[in-house]
Amino acid sequence: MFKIAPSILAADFANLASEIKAVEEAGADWLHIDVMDGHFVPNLTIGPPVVASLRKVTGLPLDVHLMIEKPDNYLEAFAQAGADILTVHVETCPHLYRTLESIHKLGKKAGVALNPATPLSFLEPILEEVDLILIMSVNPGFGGQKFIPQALSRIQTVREWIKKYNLKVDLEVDGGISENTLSEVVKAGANVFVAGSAIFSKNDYNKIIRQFREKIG
Ligand SMILES: O=C(CO)[C@H](O)[C@H](O)COP(=O)(O)O
Ligand SMILES: [Fe+2]
Repeated sequence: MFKIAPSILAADFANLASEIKAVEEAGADWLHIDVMDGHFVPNLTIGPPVVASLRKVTGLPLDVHLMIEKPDNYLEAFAQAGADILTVHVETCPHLYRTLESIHKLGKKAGVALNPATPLSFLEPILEEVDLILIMSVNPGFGGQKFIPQALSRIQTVREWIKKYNLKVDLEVDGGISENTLSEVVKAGANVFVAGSAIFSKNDYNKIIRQFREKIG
């Protein structure tokens, strides 16, 4: 049930294949891929061709976090590239039901992400339609930012909804997750932990992923 998802945003982009092999061998469960467009967030990263290349070098589920405006225009390209989970931001989706339906029609798992200041009530109408809820614990756009502690009560609330309505939904947290903040987000009820700088800044990926597992308990 618990998944560790290294974010390749903090990996060495000149050696992505070997970086991914290394975290895979160290026990990563998913690979988190941050797609940024320079509009929704003030940064640019990668697109479908890179995802297609990564698909060839790993069997890990590819967890694609779309921090882009008009995500509907790109769902098919990311699905064809080999993404397994496509997560859109509610802030970018005026027709969220339609977007989630499109993702499911492409045969992919559908995730919904919320920025730290977006009301959780946006989730209520679509709780039955999602496979994953992503609570951002930093403002999206960059790796290496400080964990926003207000995310904890938001995770708790969503975990309560998941229990109350008996939903089969992964609850993911992303931003500032490290060996120091992990215990708190586990306690709050998250079950998928994205970590970029906390993993890729270390020399020994086995050791840090083992430390994560110990904290998860
Ligand atoms: O979506 C993201 C940023 O928008 C990244 O997944 C996140 O920043 C991971 O990096 P770190 O663990 O270093 O905070
Ligand atoms: Fe992310």
